[in-house]
Amino acid sequence: MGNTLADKIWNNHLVREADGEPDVVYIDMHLLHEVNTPVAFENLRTQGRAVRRPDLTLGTIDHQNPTDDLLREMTNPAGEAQITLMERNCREFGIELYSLRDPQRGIAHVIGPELGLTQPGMTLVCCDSHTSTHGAFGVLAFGIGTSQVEHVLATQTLPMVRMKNMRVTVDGRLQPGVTAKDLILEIIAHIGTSGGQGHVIEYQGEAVRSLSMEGRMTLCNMSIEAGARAGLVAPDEMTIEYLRGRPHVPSGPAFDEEVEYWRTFRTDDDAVFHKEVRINGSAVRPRVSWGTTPAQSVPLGEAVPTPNSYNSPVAVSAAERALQYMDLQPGDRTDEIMIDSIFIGSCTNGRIEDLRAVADVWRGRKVSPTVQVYLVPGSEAVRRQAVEEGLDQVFAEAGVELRHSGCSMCVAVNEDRLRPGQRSASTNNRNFEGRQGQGARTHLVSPAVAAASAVTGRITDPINIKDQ
Ligand SMILES: CC(C)[C@H](C(=O)O)[C@@H](O)C(=O)O
Ligand code: SF4
Repeated sequence: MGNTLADKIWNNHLVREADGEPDVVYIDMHLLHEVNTPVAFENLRTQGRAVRRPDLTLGTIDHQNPTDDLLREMTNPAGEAQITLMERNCREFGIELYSLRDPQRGIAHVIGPELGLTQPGMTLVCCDSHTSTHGAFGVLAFGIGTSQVEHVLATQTLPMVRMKNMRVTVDGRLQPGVTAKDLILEIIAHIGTSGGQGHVIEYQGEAVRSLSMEGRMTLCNMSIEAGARAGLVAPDEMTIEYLRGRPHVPSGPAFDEEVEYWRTFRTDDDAVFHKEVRINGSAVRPRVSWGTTPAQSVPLGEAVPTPNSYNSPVAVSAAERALQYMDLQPGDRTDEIMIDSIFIGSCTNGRIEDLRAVADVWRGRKVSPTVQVYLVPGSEAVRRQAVEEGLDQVFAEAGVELRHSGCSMCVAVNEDRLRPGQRSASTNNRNFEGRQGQGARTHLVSPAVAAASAVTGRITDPINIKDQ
């Protein structure tokens, strides 16, 4: 019997395997951010231990930084303290850090791929659940907690129970105007927020192959919202072309050698998965979440469902509670929901392709004066690229400022947050109660839908915006 891509990577990184014990796997790349790392460093310090491979470790600041002006005083003392501590920890342990004003700074899951740190066949970890994003490159990438961060810092290895394999095959092609974000919302609605539990999900099929690298990252990013440990797409020509010439990717004949190695990372035809799901890609439509989990979404334009349409009592009461929090009624049309805020950004949808999609909708249009818009690139490099392409002009003419990079309003641990009762169409990945600010309401959408909604003031499919 053949092997899955995930098992091939795992087997390649086995340091120790013993009956009744977790495997010990080698970690090729370790990304760090300012949240979730202080205790790990503190423990190393107390034990007098060094970081084993600082050269395979990279830090960035993403969660706590302001996004309007990187030079101003911060108004978030807890966040500022975390940033200062991260600077001290990285300096003391010899780890490169892209701090507040560094031009290479950005969200960990955005800068890894753009710097070419994320390469097929690797294992990659970060103290963050959305580390699954890197799986788009055929990398076994997963989030770890603080004590695991400490273990990896000290040993460059991790004791782990092998993940189970799940395959999601998406047949056909996505229709024009339908994005990777809509596809992953559909998949999560289909399998539920724990449908992938304990598994690594490998995405296959024509619709996945025809996604850009950015789209594949969006898909793998939200695997975690389906309960999975990681997401994966096998590397192909598109992966190779994306990585060619990136700062940490070898060039010349060494590149060709790498490529040959990368190509070995695919699931064998006779490999068997623990779980299989098939989705018809051509039937997917732009989607919008109406509730407080990423699984509670419908095609945009359809009605908010009635709680009784769910078949388990738990799901019925979850839907009831979600409707109450979201201040919606069953039967409300999702394309008539008025919003007063838009957030475009995050490690789900803060890449250049996402900003281009937004500019395409806004070109020649203005954002509604009743709507507040946060447009936040995933990295400073994405921001520079947007400026180089003149997208900032399009944004300015629409009435929107292009901010600096960071997690921003995705998570509201920083200075960017919604006020209680505000309702936002957002491109991030989580819509839990209070996610974007206490009492704030989040509707998960694609960048194109967020952009169109900014113009009309209600949740809008860009296809319909032309009629207004
Ligand atoms: C703060 C961080 C640890 C957290 C995560 O692990 O995902 C955050 O990035 C999030 O998206 O909720
Ligand atoms: S952008 Fe959001 S989801 Fe991504 S790492 Fe930051 S807080 Fe987490």
